Amino acid sequence: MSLVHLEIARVRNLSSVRIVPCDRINLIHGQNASGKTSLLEAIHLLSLARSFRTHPIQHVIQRDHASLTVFGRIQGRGGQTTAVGIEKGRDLTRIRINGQTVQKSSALAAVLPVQIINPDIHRILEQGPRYRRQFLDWGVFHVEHTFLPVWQAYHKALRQRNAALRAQSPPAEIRYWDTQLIEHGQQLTALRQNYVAALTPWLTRYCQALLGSAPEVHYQPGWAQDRDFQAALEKGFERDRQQGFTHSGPHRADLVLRQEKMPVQNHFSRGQQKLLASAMRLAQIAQFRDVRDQIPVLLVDDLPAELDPDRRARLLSLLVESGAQLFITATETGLIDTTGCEPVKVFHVEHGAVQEVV
Ligand SMILES: Nc1ncnc2c1ncn2[C@@H]1O[C@H](COP(=O)(O)OP(=O)(O)OP(=O)(O)O)[C@@H](O)[C@H]1O
Repeated sequence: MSLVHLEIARVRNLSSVRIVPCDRINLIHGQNASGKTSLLEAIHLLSLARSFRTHPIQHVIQRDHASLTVFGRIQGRGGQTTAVGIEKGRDLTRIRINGQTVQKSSALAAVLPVQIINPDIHRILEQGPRYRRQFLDWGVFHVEHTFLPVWQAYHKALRQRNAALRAQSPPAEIRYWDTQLIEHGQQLTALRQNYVAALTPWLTRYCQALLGSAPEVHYQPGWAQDRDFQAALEKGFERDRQQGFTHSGPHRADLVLRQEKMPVQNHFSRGQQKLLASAMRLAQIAQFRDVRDQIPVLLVDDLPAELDPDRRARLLSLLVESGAQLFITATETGLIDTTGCEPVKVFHVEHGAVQEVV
């Protein structure tokens, strides 16, 4: 799928932008602080109703304004288009799809799946398991329609159990929530494990191409491997009661990547981490394409950062080969060689104004 029309209002320094991207490669260039990342941020908002940079939306809304808006037209397989729009303010999220107001932001993600590779991408590896769970859950959400209700039911049961633990409720009341936690937790675990199994061959292929070798991939379900979830909850019951929260479960799961028996984050350079994390994104896109017969939009912020010319070229050729509609930013177009990668559109950004270069 591709974004064939984009309008942005009041997103950081982008006061009013209207562009018609092409369905393959869109190069966005401009000096530092011109507004390139803000343009990608606006597309991300249209998909996930949140920024990839900062959590409080007030930082993203243009100073002295109360809300921002992003509107897009998405073309799917077969040429049909969907109009999506989002308005966000401090206490406001208004989403419209084909003229209808929708309540849930997950509806946006279903219409416009977006992936991002940016200079922070090494966080997937370097920082806590939360980032790797988010990575997995993006993929499972898009390829397995049962995922969202299961995820929501699990987290509801978890919230109730944690509230009962904090309130020092009687054990029988806490155990009441265990039944639901176990049922939905096992379903969530199975969905994620199946997803990791499907993703791993793609990840191996992209790691080989970008790094020359592939890490071992292992899904850690969020409790000790020598027992099942029920036994883990039972074993941790007293500790959970003492500390007022649930220590075991899919909310503590992790995706462990090891090379030569060591977690990759312990010995990979920044550039290697960027390549590995990019391989993870490319694997997700390939697996998505396999299952859905569609391709997400891929945002690549500051492609050249951390990469030498050879690795930059290798990554670019895999990004192009993925078939995704690409939005790639760089300070100079000369850093990105798109020879032979037609069609390409180039946009120049200056002080928040975006012009197509013809
Ligand atoms: N809420 C806001 N309102 C207005 N302007 C903002 C706001 N937040 C950030 N800015 C400004 O928006 C400009 C664009 O920032 P952006 O990060 O998009 O630039 P960029 O082109 O990606 O730069 P770089 O190449 O340095 O990464 C910056 O000058 C920044 O100070």
